[in-house]
Amino acid sequence: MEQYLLANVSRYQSLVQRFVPQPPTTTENKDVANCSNISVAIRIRPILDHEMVSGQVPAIFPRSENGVVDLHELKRVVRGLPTLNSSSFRVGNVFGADCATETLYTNMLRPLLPFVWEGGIGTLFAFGQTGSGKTYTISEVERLLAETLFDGAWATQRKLHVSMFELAGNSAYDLLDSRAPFSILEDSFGNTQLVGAQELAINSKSEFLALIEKATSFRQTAGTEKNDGSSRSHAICRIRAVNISPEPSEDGILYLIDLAGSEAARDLSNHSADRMKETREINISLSILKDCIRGIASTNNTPETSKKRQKDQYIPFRQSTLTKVLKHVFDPSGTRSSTTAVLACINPSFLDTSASKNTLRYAHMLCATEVKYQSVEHNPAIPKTWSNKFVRSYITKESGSPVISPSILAPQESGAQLLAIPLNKFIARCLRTKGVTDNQAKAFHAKLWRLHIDSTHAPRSDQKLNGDLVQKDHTARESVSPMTYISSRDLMSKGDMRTFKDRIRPGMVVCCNAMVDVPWTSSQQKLVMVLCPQKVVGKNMKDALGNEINSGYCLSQHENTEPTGATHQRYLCAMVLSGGLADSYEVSIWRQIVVDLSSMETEISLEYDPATRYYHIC
Ligand SMILES: Nc1ncnc2c1ncn2[C@@H]1O[C@H](COP(=O)(O)OP(=O)(O)OP(=O)(O)O)[C@@H](O)[C@H]1O
Repeated sequence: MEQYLLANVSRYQSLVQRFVPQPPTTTENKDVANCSNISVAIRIRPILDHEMVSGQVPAIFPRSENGVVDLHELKRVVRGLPTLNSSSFRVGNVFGADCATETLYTNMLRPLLPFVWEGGIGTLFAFGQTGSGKTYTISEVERLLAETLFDGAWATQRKLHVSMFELAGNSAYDLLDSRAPFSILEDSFGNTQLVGAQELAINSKSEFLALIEKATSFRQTAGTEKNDGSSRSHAICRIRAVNISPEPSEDGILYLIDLAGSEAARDLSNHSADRMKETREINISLSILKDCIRGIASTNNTPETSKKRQKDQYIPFRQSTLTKVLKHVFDPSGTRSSTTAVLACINPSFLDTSASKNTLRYAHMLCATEVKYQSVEHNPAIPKTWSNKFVRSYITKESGSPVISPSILAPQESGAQLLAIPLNKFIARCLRTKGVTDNQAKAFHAKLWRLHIDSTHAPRSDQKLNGDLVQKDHTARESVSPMTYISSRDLMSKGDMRTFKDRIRPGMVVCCNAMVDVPWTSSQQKLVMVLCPQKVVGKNMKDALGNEINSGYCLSQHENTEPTGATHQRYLCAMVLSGGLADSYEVSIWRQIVVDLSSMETEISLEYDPATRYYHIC
């Protein structure tokens, strides 16, 4: 096709010259001006010298009316001369080939700073085909950001910490620590945490620039058909703006994300097996990102009349490490407000129109999208919603005798901030009140954390479960159809303070210790789902290892008695095995084993993901 296009370049150019722009259609004319927390722009890079030499010409043209671009493709016809196929797209902003990165920075990133400085999460991510200018743009933006932060007053208002890492497949590597691997996990507040990644304080522009340079030198690159120095991973720069003012507010977070470029199948012909695998992984994570974009866009575009469908809209952000990092953008049940600037990078060449059209489609889809986050309302049972005033009264009432001084332990902290204080610092603050012992301080810390963990398990009275209101009282809650439960923790009784061993029930998922000697597919965690007590299993039934489950079967004659020789409480369980995706599990209901209660260590909450049909630990 490339040869055909290059052979018909003069016809293509004359058709483009004759093109008469039509007013945008209704969908193209979607009101993008009112986008609130997601803004979308495209950047068309210039035609590069070597492209010009090979006869390539531009195929994407911004109109004078800001936000609209026309894309022209040459259409091969069976008989006669090729014709022109034109499409128009409207997005929030268009930065053309002659537009400097400074303009893009001023329009896209600069407006995120005040929001981040107030404790929000700001994100700029660049996506697009390989060689379309993502790395070029993001690295320029990082340099401009370094200037803004340290030449102005920004760095004096918050203390800045930076992490830089890359995601390759579902693995994360620290670019500030020689590509050391680390984990990306979700904490009890639902926030994404980089566990094991370096986070360095930055105090000057030169320090920040040196870290950017260091990270760039570790980044994985390779030559592709379209780009000699193509990034073969997603690179993320995360700046945490720590609150140093007495006003209680969360730390702000700014993400700058340079996604790896998608490569078309035809560009893979010269790759080795390893490179093919790497490209496949990049394409999988980008396709999950697109599913999330589609999910979030359709949530917004659902008519008012289909509110129920809107609530049930599934956004698969847990399916890849990339979308887990971007959880704050895609999780509608999230409580932290976030603002996202999406930059679609476009290669202007008429040889790349199909990839460019695809990029423009997703950019257009995200326009006028607004993610509505759940508001955080005060709830006495949920410590992370407490104001400093409530925290102080809680300390006064619940810290024991002598009362720990609230003005020493939490002079200005909200509930979420108090929970975030490390244990040793928490105890040191408590010990500054006369008469308080180490044990009292530890017990008070444990009490606060127990309340916090319980609050993340038991649904709030106002919390919605699959669109149905969870009733305040237990009886009403039980009336919710069992089919609406998708998480094993939904079945926990609210306020049940017994240990899990005292409330073993069918369907409960537990983690077992090493004493359970069964060949597991995942060596990390031995999970089982409880089915029933061993003693109720009938005669001649065998477990997964071929052993008889209940050799002392006697239920019909002596109901409620222990089988002969049984000295422990034992349960027949189904093995929970690791699934095909990262952090996913499946219940292998036919692979059954008997587990002694003493081998069970903790209860685990599993959440069912209807799209992948796997479970995830929640
Ligand atoms: N706005 C621009 N002005 C001038 N040159 C540009 C511009 N954008 C990109 N380029 C050049 O285009 C080439 C490809 O850019 P870049 O490496 O940023 O692409 P990419 O989208 O990050 O590719 P990949 O996904 O393969 O990493 C580079 O040589 C870069 O210098």
